Amino acid sequence: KQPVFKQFQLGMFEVGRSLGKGKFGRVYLARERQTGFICALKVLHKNEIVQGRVEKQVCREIEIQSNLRHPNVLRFYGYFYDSKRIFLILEYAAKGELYKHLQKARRFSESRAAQYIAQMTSALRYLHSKRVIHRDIKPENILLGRHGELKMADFGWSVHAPSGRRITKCGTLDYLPPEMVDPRRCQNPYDEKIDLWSLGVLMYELLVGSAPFEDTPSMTQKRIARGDMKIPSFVSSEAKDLIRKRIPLEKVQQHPWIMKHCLAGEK
Ligand SMILES: Clc1cnc2c(Nc3ccc(N4CCOCC4)cc3)nc(-c3cccnc3)cn12
Repeated sequence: KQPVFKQFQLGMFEVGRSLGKGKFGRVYLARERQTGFICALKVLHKNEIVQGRVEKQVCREIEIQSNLRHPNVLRFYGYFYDSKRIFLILEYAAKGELYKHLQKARRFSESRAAQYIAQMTSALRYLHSKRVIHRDIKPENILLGRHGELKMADFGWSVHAPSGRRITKCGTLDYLPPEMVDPRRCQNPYDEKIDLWSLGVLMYELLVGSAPFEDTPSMTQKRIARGDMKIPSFVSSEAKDLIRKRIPLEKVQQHPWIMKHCLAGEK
């Protein structure tokens, strides 16, 4: 039966520790008093949103998020606001940020990377089926659930880590495809192919530990436009094949490299 719709408000939650700092505020662990339900509370400061002139984006992102239901997309439960802040009630991702795990591991095994790419592909197929694109696929925007499952967590504004190299990568060019760094080839920048390109960059970064075109901003632009990427020899030939090609998402899940590592063998 449908739960009775209720107005959310701050008093309904016990707010716990800070999980991290966002661009427009912080994310806290929270528990809903009545049910004991654990969630994450993202607090956005209105004045910063107005100054950043992103109020339309915030509304659009809330609108989009409210309709998404997928195991690999961080769930959005609702929102409320007071005079100064907007609060987003989000699913708590118990294993935190993917890139923290990547930093610790330096790089992931092909099997672990393949699981993440398969889950990412599943999430992207779902989002594209809802005409939702350009989810800004970067390790910073990916969280891990209690069982280590991947959760796409970015909806338009990324959360900044408190420390580490990622600060320099905010607004990074690393993940942009050729058509976006090379104005001569400007085609409709916001279509699904963007996500395919970023998926390849993400796959490279999970396997190698750094982004393929990481360089000075101007060099990165040139290298992306030229597709000048070196893949280290420790990367298997099947993985190399998948990184280099921008194949449709449904083909990704049938790729030998994914099939080999993902026992489930996504349909
Ligand atoms: Cl939205 C949202 C839902 N869940 C989270 C989350 N979860 C989470 C879990 C566990 C740990 N820890 C696990 C033990 O070692 C210490 C870190 C951190 C974050 N973090 C962020 C976040 C945001 C910004 C910076 N950094 C983390 C946003 N989140």
